[in-house]
Amino acid sequence: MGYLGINMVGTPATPLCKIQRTPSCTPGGPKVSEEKILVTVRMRPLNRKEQAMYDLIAWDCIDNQKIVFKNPNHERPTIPYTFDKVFEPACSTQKVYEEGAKDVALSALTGINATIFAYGQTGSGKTFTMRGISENAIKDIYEHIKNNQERDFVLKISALEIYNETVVDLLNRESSSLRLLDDPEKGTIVEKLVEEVVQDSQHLRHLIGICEGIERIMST
Ligand SMILES: Nc1ncnc2c1ncn2[C@@H]1O[C@H](COP(=O)(O)OP(=O)(O)OP(=O)(O)O)[C@@H](O)[C@H]1O
Repeated sequence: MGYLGINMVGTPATPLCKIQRTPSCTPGGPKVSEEKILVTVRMRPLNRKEQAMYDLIAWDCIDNQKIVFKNPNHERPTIPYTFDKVFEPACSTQKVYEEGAKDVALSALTGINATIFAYGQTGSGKTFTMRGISENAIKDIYEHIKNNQERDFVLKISALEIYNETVVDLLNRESSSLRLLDDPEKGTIVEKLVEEVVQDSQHLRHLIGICEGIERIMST
């Protein structure tokens, strides 16, 4: 299992936006009517190797909110799991972004602290999806900045990887493992984490590339 995420810290100028959540949510049922968390599932298509082995997709997408485990043995009843949105294997990353991440990404520009993260087992598609989401978010954020020239925006980036309980600064891999500290005002912080001021969209892509390169080197 792993996580891949983007945190965006907005200036605290406007009230928090709340995302409406569907009345029935996995697994607790209709407990929450309004939430700030949107949970979506993206199903990955079978890759060539899986197709060659005649693997089958184990989950059925009943509608755009429910998935159910295909149970050929009928040993247990099939229980549908409900999410805010389910994206089928054929769904494009563009659609996943538009319907599952765009509002959250752009909310950072109106003063809201926003986080988008992917969670799933190895090979489930976290990197694939998050790359597409980052690229779309960069385009939209810079489009917004272009259309709002009367305002000043300062973008900063920091990136870290937690692997085997070691915190690594992906923008400064020479540094030793970083410490997590509790700050009375900011909450949990990562000591000495590098924060780069971003000049433009190309610079941002370049910095993300550095982080990804380091990530690849570390996992080989
Ligand atoms: N929606 C998709 N459509 C087509 N190919 C996909 C999709 N999602 C993932 N893949 C492909 O599946 C493979 C595994 O995806 P990816 O590397 O994103 O997984 P991961 O969850 O980040 O894995 P790990 O945790 O091991 O880093 C890659 O070759 C990727 O291109």
